[in-house]
Amino acid sequence: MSEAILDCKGVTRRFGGLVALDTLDLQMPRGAILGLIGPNGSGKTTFFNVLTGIYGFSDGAAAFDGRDITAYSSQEVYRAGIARTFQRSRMCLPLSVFDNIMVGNHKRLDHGLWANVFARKKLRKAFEESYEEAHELVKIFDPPLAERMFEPVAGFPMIDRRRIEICRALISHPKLLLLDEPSAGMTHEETRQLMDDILEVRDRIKDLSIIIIEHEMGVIERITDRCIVLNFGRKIAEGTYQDVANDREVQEAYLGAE
Ligand SMILES: Nc1ncnc2c1ncn2[C@@H]1O[C@H](COP(=O)(O)OP(=O)(O)OP(=O)(O)O)[C@@H](O)[C@H]1O
Repeated sequence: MSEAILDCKGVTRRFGGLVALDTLDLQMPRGAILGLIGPNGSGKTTFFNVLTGIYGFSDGAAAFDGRDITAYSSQEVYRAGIARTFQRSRMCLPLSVFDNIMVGNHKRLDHGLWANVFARKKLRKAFEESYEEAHELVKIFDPPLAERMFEPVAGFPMIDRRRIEICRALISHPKLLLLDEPSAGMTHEETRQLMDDILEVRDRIKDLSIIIIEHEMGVIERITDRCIVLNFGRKIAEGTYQDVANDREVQEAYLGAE
């Protein structure tokens, strides 16, 4: 791990009188897996939405890979190298695995009229390369799934849909991957398998940094290097899983201790 890939200072988001995210400082080393945890409504998804340009910053700033991204739109954030998944699965179910992954690849395909009408050979080559890449990505997760690239996503179980969503994010070659509760809607065993996959992805893709929002503490303990705990939009603890799990304020806020 080397210098910070992400450096957030005082990030705040208000919705009317509600402070959903309150002066959050967050520094993340390149190549790390950071867990973002906290009770329901503590501001975790709001942080992802602010960072990815869905909501503006009410206050504070974020630097990503040395660039100030505070005022970036979602498209600019994506182009800068941050990709995400969503808490609720967002797949186009009638479309194939490959088509769903290609939705995440638009910054690397030429959508211009010239390319589509006249430069067909070049376009075909770009598609073939994209197919190879998508196929290799899916193979990291599950080799049998990679042999079903042209089947509609509707026929696959939740774990495969999650895998496809993560591949859709990874196809754009992000430097930072944001995972919003990837275990949602899955069984314990599926969650364990998906976490194996995520660790495999981190080993294979050099310097990929990951922030994961997760309610399953077993997942956080197993895959994160560090954690940040939010409560009512404020950071109440930061450290390794063991550090934060032993923190009195965290136990009271999150784990329900007296
Ligand atoms: N667009 C919005 N308009 C108004 N309030 C919002 C909006 N988005 C989020 N909030 C509020 O901000 C607070 C933080 O919500 P957020 O979704 O970030 O929490 P969370 O920690 O991700 O929760 P969960 O674990 O349940 O997903 C909540 O009180 C929520 O109701």
